[in-house]
Amino acid sequence: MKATQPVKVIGVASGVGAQDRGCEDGPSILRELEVFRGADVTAVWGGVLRPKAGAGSAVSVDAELCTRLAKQVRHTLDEGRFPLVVGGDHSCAIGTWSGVHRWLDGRGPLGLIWIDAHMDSHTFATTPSGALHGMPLAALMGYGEHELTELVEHVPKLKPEHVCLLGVRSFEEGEAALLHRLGVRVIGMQEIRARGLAEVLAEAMSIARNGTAGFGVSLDLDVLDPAEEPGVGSPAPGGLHCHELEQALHQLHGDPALLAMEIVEYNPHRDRDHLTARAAGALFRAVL
Ligand SMILES: NC(=[NH2+])NCCC[C@H](N)C(=O)O
Repeated sequence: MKATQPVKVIGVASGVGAQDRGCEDGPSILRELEVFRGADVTAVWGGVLRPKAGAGSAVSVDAELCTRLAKQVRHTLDEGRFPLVVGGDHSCAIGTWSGVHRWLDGRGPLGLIWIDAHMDSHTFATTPSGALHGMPLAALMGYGEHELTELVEHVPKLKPEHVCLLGVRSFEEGEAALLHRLGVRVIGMQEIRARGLAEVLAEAMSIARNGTAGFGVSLDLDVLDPAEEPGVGSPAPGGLHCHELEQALHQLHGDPALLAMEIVEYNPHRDRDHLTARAAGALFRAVL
């Protein structure tokens, strides 16, 4: 985003893709607490999207919701504003990045840094839970249900060589095998501890920028340590400290190649003293 670019927040009040649906109440609490208000950025809330009841299977409900989200994201970029998508469960990523891809309109590939405790790279052939928030990254690369892989445009939205995962520590065999087969770079917690967060984030940025027309950041709050930030639906012990991630994310500050950001999986019902809500705000401000 450019230094003076106005930010528009798009809420996605949905837990249809999660096992614990409490994250559907995330956007309203984050909005109420005004966590995205900062000294030099004014994040204006646009709409808050909700799933339509009775639209069929979870896949169909999610696909319809993500289609609306993609339109809003594209429209926001058309207006010259920076989209901050606030979940809701992580399956909204299919909508966010399909919208950015559509906006790019063939100007070049899209890069993505996926900051998450999980890989979210299952399909129905490998998922242990059936939950759609365990599948968005696979769908964006063209694997999974075609309602999701063919959202907005009938092409994969991401090429594996432009994707980097950061913070991974909880995954299953099937999704790990897919990422391995595709050659996607996965940076787990062990490697982060060995090399330092600043260095691995710099690597992730170079993967996401190399040969692309721009890139995005998809931030799942469960990458943080749940002992410190408990407000997420799929906690995985051994995560990042908020302040270290905040510091590292300063590398992205004012980067004109950064096209959009999403912050997902805030579950207010599991939070303590708004710790996780405030972390979401701090991480947003670090980037913008
Ligand atoms: N976005 C998330 N919180 N994903 C958690 C996924 C957990 C597990 N791998 C599953 O597929 O069920």
